Amino acid sequence: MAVNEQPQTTLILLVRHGQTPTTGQVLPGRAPGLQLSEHGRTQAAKVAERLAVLPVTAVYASPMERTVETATPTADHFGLPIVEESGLIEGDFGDWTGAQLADLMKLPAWRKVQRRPDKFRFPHGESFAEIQRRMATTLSRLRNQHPGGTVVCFSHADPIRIAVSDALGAPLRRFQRVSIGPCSVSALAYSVAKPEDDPRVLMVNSTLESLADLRAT
Ligand SMILES: O=C(O)[C@H](O)COP(=O)(O)O
Repeated sequence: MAVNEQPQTTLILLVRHGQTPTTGQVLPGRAPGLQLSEHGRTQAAKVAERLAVLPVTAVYASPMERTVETATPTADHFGLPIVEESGLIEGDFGDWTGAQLADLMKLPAWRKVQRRPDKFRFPHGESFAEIQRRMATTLSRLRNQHPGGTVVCFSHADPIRIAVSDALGAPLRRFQRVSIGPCSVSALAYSVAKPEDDPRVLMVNSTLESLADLRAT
């Protein structure tokens, strides 16, 4: 590619935050104050190393401690600011915020989460359909703001699962078939010339060592 020539795709990388002390035990939602565990901080440093091979042009993060903390080594590496983006925030889990997963799994409502997430709203909180709409709106706006760019978005498990399954064309009802682990990378490529086109899914939940080939896809 010649110097100054714009890439034909806008690359959006969705990175989940690193591990926290309660990963897999608690549904933290938007409760404030949750930071990364030591292992999570190591994961954040490693993901920055992985991303270093790409020409990253912007770094966005959900405005929560665990996502901003995860984004920091990447933003520092590229000398870019972390732009806090509320569209990438974790779901509002309402009354379930901060609950132990083991307790939630005993509730009859938990079965509804598994069977019909497309119809589920967290008590006094957000629905998965709302998460789907705001992720779609946010990614579409970022894609339009950064044509040809390589944009890294640090977000959360469910918003990324939903955005990826949406990009794959799967119905919301099936989004839980996508797994998104701590500090995993998923990548969507959008055509610059055809803004009406759906993204191509280049990578899902990746823990590969090198991302160098993404631009060649
Ligand atoms: O933010 C998320 O991805 C989920 O809320 C889970 O967070 P946790 O890994 O801290 O449990």
